[in-house]
Amino acid sequence: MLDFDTAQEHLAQAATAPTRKETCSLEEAQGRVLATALSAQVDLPPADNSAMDGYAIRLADYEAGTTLPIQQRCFAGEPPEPLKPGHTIRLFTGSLMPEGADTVVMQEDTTETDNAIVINTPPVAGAHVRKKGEDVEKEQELLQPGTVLGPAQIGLLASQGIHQVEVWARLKVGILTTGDELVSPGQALGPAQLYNSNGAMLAALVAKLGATVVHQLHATDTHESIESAFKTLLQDCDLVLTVGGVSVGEKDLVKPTIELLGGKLDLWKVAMKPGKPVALAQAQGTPIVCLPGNPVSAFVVCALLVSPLIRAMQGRTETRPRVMYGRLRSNRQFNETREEFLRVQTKSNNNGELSLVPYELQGSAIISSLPWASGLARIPANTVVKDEDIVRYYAFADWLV
Ligand SMILES: Nc1nc2c(c(=O)[nH]1)N[C@H]1C(S)=C(S)[C@@H](COP(=O)(O)OP(=O)(O)OC[C@H]3O[C@@H](n4cnc5c(N)ncnc54)[C@H](O)[C@@H]3O)O[C@H]1N2
Ligand code: MOO
Repeated sequence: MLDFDTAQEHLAQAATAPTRKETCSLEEAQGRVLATALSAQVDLPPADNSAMDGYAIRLADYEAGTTLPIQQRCFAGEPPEPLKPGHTIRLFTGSLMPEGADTVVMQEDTTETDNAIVINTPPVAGAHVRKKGEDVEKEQELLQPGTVLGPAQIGLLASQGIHQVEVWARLKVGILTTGDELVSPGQALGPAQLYNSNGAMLAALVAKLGATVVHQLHATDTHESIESAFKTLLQDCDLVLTVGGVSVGEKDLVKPTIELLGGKLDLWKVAMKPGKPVALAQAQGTPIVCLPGNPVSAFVVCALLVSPLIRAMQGRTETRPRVMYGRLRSNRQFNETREEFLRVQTKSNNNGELSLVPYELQGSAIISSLPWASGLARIPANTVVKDEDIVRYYAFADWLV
């Protein structure tokens, strides 16, 4: 059996780099992956300006108790006059610094009467002046290709006057569910039938990762049905995810059908619980990942093993999100041959440490554990792990974006 880290690496290695670029406006850029490097077009701020509502002075003009006549009231967006010796110019936050002025005095530190001020607190040289280019210098590198654009990056680009960006086209993902026992949500449930939850769940996971679900197909457990679905998926998608029918049962026909289509298949048993059977195949130049059918197994494998592959295929630089640590709270003692990924909720204890509290039922079909959990606690294999031990924690908030 492969260990989890090796399986994660194998899947990430199957990624093909994106090739299709497109231009999008900043309004459409949220969550998109930058395809080309961007550098600064202007200095930020573009000119020295005031950080406070106050008065611009030449520090050399200051003497305790001196009255400085107000030469001009200069609002943000207006050009200031050069500062005359022995004068002050009234400024507001964002007003440009007048030529000759070097310091801003906050209005709270002054008394204004008859269009003149007295400064009540000795000013500090250069105080409250925002210098040209102190934030961003023209031509400096702004963002690297592979950056995911979020509100912070979009704000930075807008501050540079950039209104459209070159991004990688959205990754096209196809989903294939299999199984004679499954019916679509919204239809009547017959005897011995089960609702197809994996289809909708995987489609939502793929969308959350910023890719497009081009097809969500279902095949019955026959070669013909599976083959016909694969033909559509391989034609239209960059990546295909199948779920179920990948184990050792007589109707587990996904793998033989991929081989029938000329695909090359690599099946592993991964030493993780949930999520043992996982296959990676290549057919007609397209990677296919076959996920185990149990809903929790499919979710966990998609979150931890498939998401780095998807991120790499999207052209993202960061493909493996952070792993945190927390203190396990459990009555159960662990010492398994497979690593276990427990659905847990986190609680902060008094030291600011995370406590990881597992859901009571941890079976791989216990779908109610998924909306309850905030992430997964990783329990190492062949190690005694017990209450209060520190273990790794994968937050869904980090791994499902
Ligand atoms: N003899 C063995 N049996 C099994 C093994 C094994 O090693 N030897 N592995 C077990 C493990 S672990 C898992 S996980 C499952 C994986 O089996 P498959 O990937 O072939 O999945 P299926 O048999 O098709 O389905 C498993 C389970 O999940 C339900 N399912 C499948 N698809 C969906 C769906 N779209 N929506 C909702 N539920 C779904 C299905 O009805 C089954 O209950 O194999 C074990 N067996
Ligand atoms: O993938 Mo299976 O979940 O270990 O039941």
